Amino acid sequence: MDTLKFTKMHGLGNNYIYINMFEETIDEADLPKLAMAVSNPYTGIGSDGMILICPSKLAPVKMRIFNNDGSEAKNCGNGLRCVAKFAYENDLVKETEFQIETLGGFVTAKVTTDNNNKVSLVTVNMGNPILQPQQIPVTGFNHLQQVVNEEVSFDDTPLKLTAVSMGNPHAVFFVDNIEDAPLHSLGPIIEKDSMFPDWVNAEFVEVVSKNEMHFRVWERGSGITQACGTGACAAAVAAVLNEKAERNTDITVHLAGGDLIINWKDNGDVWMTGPAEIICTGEYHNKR
Ligand SMILES: N[C@@H](CCC[C@H](N)C(=O)O)C(=O)O
Repeated sequence: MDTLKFTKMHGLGNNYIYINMFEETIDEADLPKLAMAVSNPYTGIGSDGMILICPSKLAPVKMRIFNNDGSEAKNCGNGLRCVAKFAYENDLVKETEFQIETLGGFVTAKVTTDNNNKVSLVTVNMGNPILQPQQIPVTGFNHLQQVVNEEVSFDDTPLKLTAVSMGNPHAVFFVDNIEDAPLHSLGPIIEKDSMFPDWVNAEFVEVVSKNEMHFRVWERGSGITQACGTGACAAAVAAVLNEKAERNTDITVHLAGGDLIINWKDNGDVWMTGPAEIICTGEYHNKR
């Protein structure tokens, strides 16, 4: 048995076990099993997954994200804000604006600090959304440039799909009332539908006005979570594509765990602003 130092952090309730890979060593082959083990609420620490804060050759820090089923994703919005806070407060970076490498590319994070030099808010330039169906990926729409408000059906329930990738795939559905969204019943069915070869994060969105929306998510590999940063970005992009919101405008997204501000700029970049919090630190006793 060996021990691993960890920090449990959350962004609006979307919580992960963070491991500082500047100090720890874990065999690559053990990572999926370890993510499942630490995430287990009964025999582990309990979380939506595991995030590694790694050295990078091209940026001060690199993020790797594993869902609680052990699958690895290319991006995580709430994770990026927590990684930025961790990196700044643990002197992995000196500046308040720096790059983070992800499997989906590089993003820029800007931290806002309080009087004690602790990070209170993080803004991340999440880059351009990917809208081509083959690149998301979503099948059955190769004749289209974008999948916007397309009729689909899951378990005989008709829905209108807008598909967006923020490095990871999202299926966005607009509903009249967020309380009635079929999150529990259709979330797991949409996630693994054959239309999505890499599976998908499923999001239901109620638009309140051009700059406010309610949002609920069934995450690929983790199920229902309190928040999904990349999902909130995808929802804002989907709202603009459906003419329910506008570019270059702050959109407040109300997630189950709190609010994010998303802005899809005219130059194509999507900006996300929100909090990042430390829950606890400790040592995990790793049984191989
Ligand atoms: N919670 C995240 C996204 C985590 C990865 C996702 N479940 C996937 O598999 O794509 C976020 O805040 O973006």
